[in-house]
Amino acid sequence: MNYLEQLLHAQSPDWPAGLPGGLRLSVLGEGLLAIEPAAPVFDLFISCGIHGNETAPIELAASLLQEVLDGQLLPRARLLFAFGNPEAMRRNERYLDDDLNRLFGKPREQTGDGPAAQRARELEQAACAFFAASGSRWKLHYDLHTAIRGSKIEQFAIYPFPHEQAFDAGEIGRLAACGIEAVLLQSKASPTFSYYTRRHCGAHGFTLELGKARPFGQNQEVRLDKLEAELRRLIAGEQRDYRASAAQPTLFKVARELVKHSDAFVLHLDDAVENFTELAAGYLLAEDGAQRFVVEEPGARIVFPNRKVKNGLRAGLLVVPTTL
Ligand SMILES: O=C(O)CCC(=O)N[C@@H](CCC(=O)O)C(=O)O
Ligand SMILES: [Zn+2]
Repeated sequence: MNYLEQLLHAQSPDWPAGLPGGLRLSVLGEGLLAIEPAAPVFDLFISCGIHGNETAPIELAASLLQEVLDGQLLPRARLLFAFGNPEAMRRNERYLDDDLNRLFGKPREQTGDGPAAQRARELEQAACAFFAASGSRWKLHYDLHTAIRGSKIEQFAIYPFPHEQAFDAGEIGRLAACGIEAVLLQSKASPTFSYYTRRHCGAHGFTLELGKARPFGQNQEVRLDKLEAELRRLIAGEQRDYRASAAQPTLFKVARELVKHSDAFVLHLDDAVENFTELAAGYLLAEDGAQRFVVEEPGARIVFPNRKVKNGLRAGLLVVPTTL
């Protein structure tokens, strides 16, 4: 059985007796492992399965990891792999007790101490320890996801709010090289893993949305060839400069977040409406008791509309075209 099969069967993995070229393997927890060459050129963190039913990127990350473990892919970058929520992966569920990607960077008083909160803390600590040991080297984190709905733009990324720093054109160009067609520039802090590693670990953290979520083995329509090629280059220690690259994604900025405040929340969108559908100014998008959420921004598009989130959480993003 390969590593992913063992993880999905909750079996202790059979680790290779030794890795080639002086590589060091450290198992930091379930679904959490670091692979370190003796003289790394930079530090790369690939996470997936933060939502257990988002399987295409889990399959990709697992196959790259397997090649490293089998000695077929020799890393020159220091690597951390995280399979975020193994139990949710086993059950093909987005999450179990709580949405992991709403718990990062939050105090215990807000998250409680359930399994998801504990896992978020374990992932935070692993990421911070990994990046703390990388000193001044370049640090990259791709948190790989797929979306609940279909999308007018199939592959896109979320660039977490960088606070006092500028959005990095080279990293946006790298995302284009990965096949990412659009980048959403966040305008405020988020409780997500990519925001966390950016804010607290000094990494270039991004969330990548790679297509529609489907069960394991049913991802033939998810095209990951460009992402895979760039990840292979990165694992091998090649840091390309994409600042002047001709291929650039379309940029959007997050104009407003739609938040579900109560059980009275009503979303006025059919389940078939795809991400990036344009909504006319004046459109009544949602009602929450006496509160009305009306689209005001010209050219606004809706991303991640979800009536089923818990109260207090994001039920959609309203994005508008922008430039750097
Ligand atoms: O399709 C959806 O509604 C959600 C897909 C997903 O899991 N997206 C991430 C985005 C994280 C971010 O904003 O950086 C999420 O909602 O956690
Ligand atoms: Zn997700």
